[in-house]
Amino acid sequence: MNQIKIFSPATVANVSCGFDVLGFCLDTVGDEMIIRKTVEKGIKITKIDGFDLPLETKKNVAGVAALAIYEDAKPDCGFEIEIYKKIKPGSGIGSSSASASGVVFAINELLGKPYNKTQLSDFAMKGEAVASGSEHADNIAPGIFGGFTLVKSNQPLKILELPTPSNLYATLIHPQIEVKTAEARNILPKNIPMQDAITQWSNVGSLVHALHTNDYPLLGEALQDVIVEPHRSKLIPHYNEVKKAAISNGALGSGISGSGPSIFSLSEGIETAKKVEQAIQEVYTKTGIEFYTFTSKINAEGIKILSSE
Ligand SMILES: Nc1ncnc2c1ncn2[C@@H]1O[C@H](COP(=O)(O)OP(=O)(O)O)[C@@H](O)[C@H]1O
Ligand SMILES: N[C@@H](CCOP(=O)(O)O)C(=O)O
Repeated sequence: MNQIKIFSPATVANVSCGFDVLGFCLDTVGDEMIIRKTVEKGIKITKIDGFDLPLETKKNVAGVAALAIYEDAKPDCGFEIEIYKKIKPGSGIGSSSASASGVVFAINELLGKPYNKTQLSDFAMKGEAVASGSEHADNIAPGIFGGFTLVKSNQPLKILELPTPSNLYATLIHPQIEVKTAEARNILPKNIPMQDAITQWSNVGSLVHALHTNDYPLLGEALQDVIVEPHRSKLIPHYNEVKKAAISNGALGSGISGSGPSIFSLSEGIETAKKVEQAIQEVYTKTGIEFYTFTSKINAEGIKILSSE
């Protein structure tokens, strides 16, 4: 195989209570990438379509992640990368992570799959760190493994695959403002009160249990965030109104997607998810702020191969 084209999906990190550890994979939105072997050694980004991002290898998360796997594998060839970017950078649905995960997945395929998914996540994290200023795998893991994932530890990297309830749908609204992950991390407190920590870890445990037992009401109860949301929600216009509209129209719960400004809601069944989408659109239409919404099933597969030659 000399060339591969892949779909690298958008992802929702944190899932309310699981800052830096929980995430899930979306299906309807994602970037496409073409990666091909070259005789000339090294990593080159030859095209970025859609958004104005650096072509320079060491400034682009895709380039840095590609270098991480390339320097470890030491293959007898180089790689060039084309990125067809559909996920707006700074949207909170893992734009940078999709590039980092996609490229390492593709290079691994072109090399004959020498690495497992955890090793690929480790390489991709090196790229993600360029965008957010810190290594976190909560977007990377759901992209590479698919479904819901929990990052048990960063060093050594250990990722747990959680079950994906088949009738669970995510509705996203992306207000057209940019929140840089690095900045949204800087506004967070360094210490948290013990009572908040207790509430948060009880919710993480409940959420994991709910996924294992298909307990939708418990999943809804667990979608609470008493640590990060109070700080970051201030960066998102009409955040509380969106949440209220989603929940009063049947959503199990809502929260900030990644570092925002996107807001996610989870619903049981596509009909409810579509009703939630409409209610959220009504809230935002009145604000005059540009936005887009979409509803997606949870993508249990993760990154997909579109073609290869
Ligand atoms: N291939 C890439 N895709 C997306 N963002 C990139 C890429 N390479 C570098 N970046 C930088 O990463 C930042 C966006 O990342 P981040 O703030 O984490 O947004 P997101 O939440 O959408 O991942 C921007 O400053 C962007 O210039
Ligand atoms: N855990 C990170 C996740 C950032 O996600 P992104 O989609 O906004 O890049 C954080 O919350 O900082």
